[in-house]
Amino acid sequence: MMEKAKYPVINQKSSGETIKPANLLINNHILSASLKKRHLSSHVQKLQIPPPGAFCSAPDSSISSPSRSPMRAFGQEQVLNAGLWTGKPYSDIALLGSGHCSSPGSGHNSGHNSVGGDMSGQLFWPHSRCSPECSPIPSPRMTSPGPSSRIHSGAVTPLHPRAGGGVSESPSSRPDDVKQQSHRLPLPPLTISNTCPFSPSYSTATSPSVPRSPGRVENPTSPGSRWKKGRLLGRGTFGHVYLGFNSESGEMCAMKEVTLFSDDAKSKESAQQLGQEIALLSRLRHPNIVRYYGSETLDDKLYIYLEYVSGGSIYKILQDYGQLGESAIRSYTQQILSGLEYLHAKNTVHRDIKGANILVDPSGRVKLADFGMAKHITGQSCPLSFKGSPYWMAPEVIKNSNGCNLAVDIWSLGCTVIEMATTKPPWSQYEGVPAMFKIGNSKELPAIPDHLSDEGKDFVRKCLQRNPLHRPTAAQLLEHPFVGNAAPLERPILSAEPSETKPTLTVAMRILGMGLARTVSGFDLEGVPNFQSRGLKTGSASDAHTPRNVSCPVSPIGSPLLHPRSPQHTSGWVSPSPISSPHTASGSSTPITGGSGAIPFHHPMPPSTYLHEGIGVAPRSQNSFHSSSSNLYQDPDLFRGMSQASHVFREIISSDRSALANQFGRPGPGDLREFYDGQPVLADDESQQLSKDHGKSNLPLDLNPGLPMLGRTNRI
Ligand SMILES: Nc1ncnc2c1ncn2[C@@H]1O[C@H](COP(=O)(O)OP(=O)(O)OP(=O)(O)O)[C@@H](O)[C@H]1O
Repeated sequence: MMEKAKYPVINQKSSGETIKPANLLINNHILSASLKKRHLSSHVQKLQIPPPGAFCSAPDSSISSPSRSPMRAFGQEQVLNAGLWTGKPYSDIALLGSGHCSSPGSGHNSGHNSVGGDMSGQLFWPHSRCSPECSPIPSPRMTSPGPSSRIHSGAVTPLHPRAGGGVSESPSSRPDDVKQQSHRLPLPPLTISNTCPFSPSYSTATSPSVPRSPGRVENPTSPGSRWKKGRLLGRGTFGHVYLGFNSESGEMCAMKEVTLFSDDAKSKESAQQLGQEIALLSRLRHPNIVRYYGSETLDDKLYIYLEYVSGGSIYKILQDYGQLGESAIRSYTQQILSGLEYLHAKNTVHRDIKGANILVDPSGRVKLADFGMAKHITGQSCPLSFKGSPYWMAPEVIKNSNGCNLAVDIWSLGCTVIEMATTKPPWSQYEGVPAMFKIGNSKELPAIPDHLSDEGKDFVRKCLQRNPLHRPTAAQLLEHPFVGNAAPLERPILSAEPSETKPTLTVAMRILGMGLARTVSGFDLEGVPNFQSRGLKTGSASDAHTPRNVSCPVSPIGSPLLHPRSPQHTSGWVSPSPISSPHTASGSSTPITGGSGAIPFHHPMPPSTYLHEGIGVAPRSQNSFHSSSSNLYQDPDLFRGMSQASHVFREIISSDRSALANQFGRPGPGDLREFYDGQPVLADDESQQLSKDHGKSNLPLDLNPGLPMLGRTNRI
């Protein structure tokens, strides 16, 4: 049963505007915004509100999805009210006119207001939040006997209608503790470096869907991985993210755990989006993009293994320490741009660039994360999907005009710079809907913090041009003095070992995510583009192997950033006092008091009311994480006997890839085909060429369970 969209009148006190959301334009469809079919307020002429279909795919039970996208979970009335309840800071929207209800986030849970399709989360800016990023064990529902105790996923996973109740899942359980599904996992094509305690299995040659686990490498017949689920790192739309530890190798990873339910339409949508994210991420190799290690299904759970970035998100950093200094902003921005340049060269738009989706490692390395909304663009623009986080959302997305251009990331980047400088995104003084008016319908530009340098202000202005055609590309922005003068990251470990070529990457390189494109043939083979597209840039991630950066010392206290004005001078350290650096002791979103970046905010309701924790508990989730796994892409036969949920996910992935492979031919070695977002992507030149062919590459995923399998083993 689907939610009926209701569009109540919303009094936006902060803006003084009374919104009568009605007849809202979404994907060129005029929608009746209320059951009474109120007419569109003059204030909301082009505001996009998801059509009923966008919401209506959500069953009437908001707890029925394993990955409760607010968009999918709520009718609009619920959505709007939910904002009052959740008090989420800023949220995501994934309002898809197509009804493709992929949603970016759970906002509250992930600590970054990811309220996919949820108008609520964007409505208010709370004073504080209970982010799991701030607390590893944040949920009162989590049964955690002690700090060293494993997290019981059942405790953090609200009940699914099918759930039978209590779940006892020991994340540290071994394979023999559980009902195993003895599916032999294929080995990744890798070379093991015996001198390295860390398997280089996630080198460029790694099969994208094989979790790197030295245990498995050493014992090919070992059923299942050796990852033990540790503490909760965060929560997102699709589930929970845990720290994973391999007690054999000592490696850590981030494990995204998602529960799949085959009989749930929303689960299929979730699976679809996750499949897209996996397929996309598996083909990305860049030091400023979080590395995908692999994925596997265990009964009705999907685990996605990602590079662990221990510093958390920029959002968390801002919450914990307050606004960033300009040198850090420059460095982070430069790195974000480097990742975006790489991504955009692949005609892929992230669509959810914001502080919460950018992770930082202890050395100041920035990693783009959360590619759940990323999309490959097959032409000048892709079909409109109303996705993103409203405060970071480009005007054209809100106005439904060329809404899926690479330039939307540039706008969001500008917003992120403001966020880094002030702890809040632009227009955060407005509640969600008025903020969207401001972004989409006014000609105003966000206030640019006074305390930014002229270069910084100019950079932001260039990003925040309303006409996307006027925005510079990521590559162009990398030439801007604001980031051109960014401090390079230090390279603390690189000098300890000689440079190695693929596949025996040094630990240091891997840890640092060094840009080895010019020295590691595998990177080139995998189609990593654009490292050569511009000259050496100071601190460019893609130039991370630049010798001048190699031997810089590590200072865990001082900033790893060099003085921006002395980009090539290794003595130009900026070592802020750890005492003086936090802008806010509490980590709450205290308004910035200086500069024009000061933005008040609302906190209408306690943030303790969570509406987005409706992650279902599967009765079978008692099965240990260490039960044998199935590699999603290696061999569809591996899914035999697995849960229906896994089957559905497999089908989605396989169908997608098979269809693509059928159309474009199966990729062979060195054939840089990529499959994601329902579209095949040929890396680099091929991609560019292919992108001209709209017809061929516009292959949306078909979630119809009856979609025939095309009988291919879809290996990427
Ligand atoms: N690779 C990682 N390393 C460390 N922490 C991570 C990593 N990936 C995710 N996290 C933590 O988990 C949280 C949720 O992860 P993520 O945002 O990827 O989930 P999601 O379901 O995709 O989120 P969203 O709701 O935005 O779509 C993040 O906010 C972050 O705190």
